[in-house]
Amino acid sequence: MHVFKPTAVALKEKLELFPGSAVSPAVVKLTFALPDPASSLHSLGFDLGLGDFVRFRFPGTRARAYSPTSHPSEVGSFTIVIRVYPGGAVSPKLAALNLSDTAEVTGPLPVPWLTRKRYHGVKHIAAVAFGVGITALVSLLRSELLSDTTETITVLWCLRKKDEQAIGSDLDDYSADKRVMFEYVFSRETDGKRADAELISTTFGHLNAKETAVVCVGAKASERECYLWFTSLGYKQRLLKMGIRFGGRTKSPLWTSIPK
Ligand SMILES: Cc1cc2nc3c(=O)[nH]c(=O)nc-3n(C[C@H](O)[C@H](O)[C@H](O)COP(=O)(O)OP(=O)(O)OC[C@H]3O[C@@H](n4cnc5c(N)ncnc54)[C@H](O)[C@@H]3O)c2cc1C
Repeated sequence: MHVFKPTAVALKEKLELFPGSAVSPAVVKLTFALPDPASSLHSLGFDLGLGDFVRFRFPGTRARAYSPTSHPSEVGSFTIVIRVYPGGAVSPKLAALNLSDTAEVTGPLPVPWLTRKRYHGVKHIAAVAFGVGITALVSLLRSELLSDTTETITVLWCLRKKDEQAIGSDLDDYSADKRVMFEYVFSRETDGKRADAELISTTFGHLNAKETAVVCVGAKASERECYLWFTSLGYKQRLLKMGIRFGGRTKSPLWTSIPK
């Protein structure tokens, strides 16, 4: 893979994490070989702890963004987890790839001179993931757990049905880490609940808003609405903010944890 240049990468492994159901499309995990087997996303300049992502396209399609879930130091390959939207331009094509087939990828994005800035010094992280948006949290949580200022991370994962938890079956397991607490809400179960300001208040009410940074990941509209709920409850700090780079790019705890 060449930094910023469209590069063909070959599919190396494919695993179905969720077969799909009447209410939710399937989710697959795809691992691609990097053209230089000695390279890694880290060596290519991806700071996944700042939310850097890749963009895939096929001939005639638009490019779509995906958040790698593999560790950035993994040598020779990287992994994405995708929801396969029937009728979608890119996700069905990615899911239909056979081993050794190629797809065109670019990255790292956002470009480093339009970087995301990490909020420093907070003690607690309040995170909300909608559906497959959990992929964007994988590297962020990995990174924040390496920060010596992070005391707790509370995650609310919003799904339609309980069986969708299988999406997370191959992602990092935080069950042994006392700093991390996961809560779930299922909108299409019989007692179905949706995320709203009240649920946000209940789930994150134990945190001091002044010491907490917030991150919401999912479809744009859900993210926007969720940040508004947090703001109305007095949470002002976002974990990551877009900004223009002045001087050196501040690296994430995940980046600095990887030996040179
Ligand atoms: C920074 C970033 C990181 C992302 N990371 C991931 C990731 O790791 N894994 C992943 O699966 N996706 C991720 N996405 C979303 C991804 O970029 C595409 O939007 C998604 O794969 C749909 O693209 P498509 O071309 O298949 O469908 P499109 O052609 O864009 O859409 C076709 C139809 O699919 C349906 N659809 C599309 N998106 C959604 C949605 N979010 N919710 C409900 N229905 C929808 C709609 O009916 C839509 O009309 C990320 C997006 C961003 C911005």
